[in-house]
Amino acid sequence: MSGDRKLRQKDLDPARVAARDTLRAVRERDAYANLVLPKMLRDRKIEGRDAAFATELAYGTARAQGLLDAVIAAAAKRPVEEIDGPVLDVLRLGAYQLLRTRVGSHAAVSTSVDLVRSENGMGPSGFANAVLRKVSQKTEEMWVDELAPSPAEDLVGYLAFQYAHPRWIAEVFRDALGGSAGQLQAALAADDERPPVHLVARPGYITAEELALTSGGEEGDYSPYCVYLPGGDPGDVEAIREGYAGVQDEGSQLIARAVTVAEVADDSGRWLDMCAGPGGKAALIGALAEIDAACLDAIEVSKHRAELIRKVVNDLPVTIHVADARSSGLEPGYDRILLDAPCSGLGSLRRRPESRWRRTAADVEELVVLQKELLTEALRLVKPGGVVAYSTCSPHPAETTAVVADVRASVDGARQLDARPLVTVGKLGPELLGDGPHVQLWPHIHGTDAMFLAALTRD
Ligand SMILES: C[S@@+](CC[C@H](N)C(=O)[O-])C[C@H]1O[C@@H](n2cnc3c(N)ncnc32)[C@H](O)[C@@H]1O
Repeated sequence: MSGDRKLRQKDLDPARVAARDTLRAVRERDAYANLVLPKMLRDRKIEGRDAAFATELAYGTARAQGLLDAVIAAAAKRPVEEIDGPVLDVLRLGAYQLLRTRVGSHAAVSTSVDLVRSENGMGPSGFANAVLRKVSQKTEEMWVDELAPSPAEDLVGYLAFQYAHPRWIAEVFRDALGGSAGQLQAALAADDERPPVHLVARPGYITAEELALTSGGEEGDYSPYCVYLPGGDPGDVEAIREGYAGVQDEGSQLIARAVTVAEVADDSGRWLDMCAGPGGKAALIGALAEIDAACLDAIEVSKHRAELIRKVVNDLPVTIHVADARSSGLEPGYDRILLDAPCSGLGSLRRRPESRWRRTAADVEELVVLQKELLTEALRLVKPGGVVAYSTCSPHPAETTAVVADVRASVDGARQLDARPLVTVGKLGPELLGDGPHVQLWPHIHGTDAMFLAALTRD
């Protein structure tokens, strides 16, 4: 390739280059977009509107990948597997801008062609130009009408295509939502949007009111510690830099709080977080433990993730144990236990842009075995009359209600409690909490991640 046919990197738009490089890291190294991009923006000193644009492009493209690939394949008249990876990254980025942003067609096509030309030369850039021009001839709705399964014959397939979800995940959501097509559509649509940023005000350090005032955010509707941040980089919020606040979905805050408000007779202050890394809930429970003069043991099997807990619990009364929680060696008799189990993460797909295209149904089967073993151990470690809060960041019935039913039936004296009163706070009333005894939160109903909570005890 002769140098004169290549555009120099410095002539390219830095935001689009960062988005392209993020998509490449995701494709080539199985990287996580939400870890790669923020660091890249810092390293390259991309700030303000450019940083926001790069984020929208990288995350939006990663989320919509299945839909974009179907459109690209139709426009290119070949399966995307036959397109060179680096060219495909840019085609996805270009198609995303054309179909899902207000970027003008000319700019979306020409900047993408430039990106391809800068690395791959004239031939591939001509191909990119032809494909993206074809993509630009129809709106997203027109492409969906042309390529999605017929809604009359396959409504779940149609909705999965339209809202860029793998079909198996749409089926899981349908089952978790009791089969309602309207609910499914709303759930997939909410999951297909840019997620809101929720901050947590650490109790005893700063109130939500103070955090809202100093961050320019708004107090949350449910969690007494939550602040909704309308925009900007949470890293710029002073309370976060000082460790008085953090970034945490409001649903996770409700779960952490639920463990601490459950009624437990003669609470001796021995609390346990069985799967604590990276420490979001441990930090909130730890702050509440400090107020209640309790102590929290936090178990985490991964050393690296245990280090992350250490960074957020600072001086709180939290003791970290690097161990497998199924055989930690800790003495039974805990008053309160949180088991925030390792799970498929299907409830926070909006926050992990590429994960919906990576997860498989087979992952869930393995996790369910582990979840049951962990919950059985939690019931061994809790004192009679104590509480075990079992939570997942997944609404998958196999990981939620089925795990609880199975373990409850197999452990002598285990009983399920009504979890709804534990999250009844702020504007979160019974009318939003279903029939119980468990609680299932949803982005389209509660604005939170799709967190599940069951409360159990042992006689
Ligand atoms: C859903 S995450 C917990 C998130 C955490 N509660 C928070 O709010 O930040 C599950 C954690 O369990 C850990 N884990 C997986 N298997 C485990 C085991 N057998 N024992 C202890 N921890 C385990 C994972 O490494 C992961 O950090």
